[in-house]
Amino acid sequence: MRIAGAALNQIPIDWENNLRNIRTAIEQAKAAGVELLCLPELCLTGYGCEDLFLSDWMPQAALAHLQQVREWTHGICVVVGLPVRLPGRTYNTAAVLRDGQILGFAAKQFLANDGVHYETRFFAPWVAGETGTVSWEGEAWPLGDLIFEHQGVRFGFEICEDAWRADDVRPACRLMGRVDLIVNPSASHFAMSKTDVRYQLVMQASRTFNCTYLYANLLGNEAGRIIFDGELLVARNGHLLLRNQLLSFKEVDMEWVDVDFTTALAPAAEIVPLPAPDEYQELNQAMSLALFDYLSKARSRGFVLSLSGGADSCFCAVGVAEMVRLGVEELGVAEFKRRSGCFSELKVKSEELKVGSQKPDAQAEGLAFNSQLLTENQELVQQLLTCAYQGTVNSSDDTFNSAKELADSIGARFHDWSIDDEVAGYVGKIQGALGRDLTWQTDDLALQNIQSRVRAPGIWLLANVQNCLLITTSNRSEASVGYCTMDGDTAGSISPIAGVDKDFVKKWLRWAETTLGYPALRHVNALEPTAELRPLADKQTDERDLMPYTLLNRIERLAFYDRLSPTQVLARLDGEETGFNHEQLKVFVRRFYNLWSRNQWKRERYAPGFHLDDYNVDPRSWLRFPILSGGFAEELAGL
Ligand SMILES: Nc1ncnc2c1ncn2[C@@H]1O[C@H](COP(=O)(O)OP(=O)(O)OC[C@H]2O[C@@H]([n+]3cccc(C(=O)O)c3)[C@H](O)[C@@H]2O)[C@@H](O)[C@H]1O
Ligand SMILES: Nc1ncnc2c1ncn2[C@@H]1O[C@H](COP(=O)(O)OP(=O)(O)OP(=O)(O)O)[C@@H](O)[C@H]1O
Ligand SMILES: NC(=O)CC[C@H](N)C(=O)O
Repeated sequence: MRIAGAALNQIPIDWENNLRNIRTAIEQAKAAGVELLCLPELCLTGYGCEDLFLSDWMPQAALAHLQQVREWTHGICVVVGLPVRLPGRTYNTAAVLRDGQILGFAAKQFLANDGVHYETRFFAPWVAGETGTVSWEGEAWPLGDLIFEHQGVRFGFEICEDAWRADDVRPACRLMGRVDLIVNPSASHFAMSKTDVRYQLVMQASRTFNCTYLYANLLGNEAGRIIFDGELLVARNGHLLLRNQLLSFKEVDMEWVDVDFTTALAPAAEIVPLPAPDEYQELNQAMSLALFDYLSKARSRGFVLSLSGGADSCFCAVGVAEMVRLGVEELGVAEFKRRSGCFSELKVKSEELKVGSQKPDAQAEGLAFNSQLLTENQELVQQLLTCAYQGTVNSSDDTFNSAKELADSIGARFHDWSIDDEVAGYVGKIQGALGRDLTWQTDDLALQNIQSRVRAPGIWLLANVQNCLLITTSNRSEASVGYCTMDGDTAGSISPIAGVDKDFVKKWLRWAETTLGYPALRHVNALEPTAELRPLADKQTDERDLMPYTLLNRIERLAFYDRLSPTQVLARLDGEETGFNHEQLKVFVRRFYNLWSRNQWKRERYAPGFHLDDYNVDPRSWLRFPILSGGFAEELAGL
């Protein structure tokens, strides 16, 4: 039998988009002679519909829209994910359709409720072994723990999380011997290296449960934060039959394979491992796709970025350039432009299309010019990314050069202005109101923050004028300790690297300079991270203000990924090669927890960020913590 999976790039309650992709997948499958096609979990509505799953109308609308799919299924068996609501309870189901008929709805038994998933809020788990009925306009179909048959092949279901449970409880253990094929429609979030876990899961399941296993994941940045990699896997008795290219820019990725269910296949002696995932590469692809989808789904015109020439903002600039490179590589220029939705009416004046050649020390405001010819990709970046360096007396030539050279090299529009007048204006007003001078000795943090805040209105204005998303550059390490100015450098509508730690950011930039070929990154790769908010003579660096980033990351992981207490964290660090003694570590642990607790309110106010690593500190996706708390006072005193 020719079986297939299709990864679909869906949008919550965008019926038109979702049905179009479903139809395209079915048509492609039929054209390829596919007999059974699996589409991803909840692909009809989108996985990220949140509390809409609790309404009566939305699951009802899903069932109504499913009726349209029926007519496309003549000559093929298709699995479509959608919510089904019985009085007061919503179930996460996979409908099986064939020849214009609905054969039934398999229901998810184990709900995903960790990390970025909150399914128990929306869905009720289905009880193994039970069945019910779905009724609609005079028709009725079976629902629940069901086995289906197509052309003599018997198949049952695991819906995503069902497969992530122990072998002796998951649905597969009861399907063993009763089915030839297990179908798994999934909505499994991307995280670096996770494909390896998923691959093992599918391969092992096919061997342990003596079956063929067909797995199809969602694709793209569906609803803002979570990214799906569109993984398709088919395995039989521990042998890999199909695995696709992940993180595609396509709206539909349908892949098929032939399985001879009539002949037995001996179980694989061992599961052949995948090559180790390249996390730098994975992150690059995931962020590119996430930015592209966010841009088009938010119906925006491009991005605006306050480019300091430091690590975080340079990462974001390269991220947009890579979005263009990878998108064009896969889709071609015309399709990239069409899908982005950014190129229809906007005609940028030819004058504006030139990029700058200002001298490094020039402080004049406005757009600069450069006579260099741009490549096709640079021209696209030019329309999609506008950067501005907003210097003060505390800014260095090093960061200016870094920002300018990077912006020019990728083709971004680059502006440069000083914010000293605005800072002086605010400081003067407050000095007048208070009747005293503000000084670095008495008002250090306030004088730092005003600079950061004064950068926000101008860059927001530029974003508004151009109908663009304002990128904010916060990273996870900064978010953990609140090392940022609220309404200053946190201002923005999208926060691409908020889920990535600063150490990784620095390593990724070194990789990008050489492997991706961004020589302009040599400047930033030679710089120590600095906020440049204090007078230059002070030689401010992040790590002097805080602690070494590697240590900060380690404490953060132990405290909130491994969920250890402050005492346990300190004990762990004592046993590791940190280069610090017990008393020094105690100071850093205390500092971390103090800053962590004090700054929860800031984490609540970050712009939406992407989930890219195995955890993040965003209270709206991975990690919840009280805004007001005892701040570990007793635990830290006891260290
Ligand atoms: N629970 C709570 N709920 C709501 N608000 C709360 C609060 N606790 C304190 N606050 C308020 O928070 C305010 C202080 O927060 P905020 O004004 O953001 O500033 P704050 O956290 O005091 O200082 C910002 C820190 O970030 C660093 N920074 C800033 C900008 C850029 C960079 C860089 O790396 O480039 C680094 C800077 O060096 C400094 O250490 C106070 O007004 C306080 O009243
Ligand atoms: N001179 C500047 N011009 C434009 N934007 C700036 C400037 N200084 C700071 N910013 C903005 O504030 C953000 C926060 O600064 P931060 O120092 O945390 O990041 P970075 O400068 O990109 O990297 P690093 O911390 O490694 O120097 C920057 O990413 C940038 O968006
Ligand atoms: N949608 C789901 O059930 C996803 C949960 C599963 N643990 C995963 O991360 O892939």
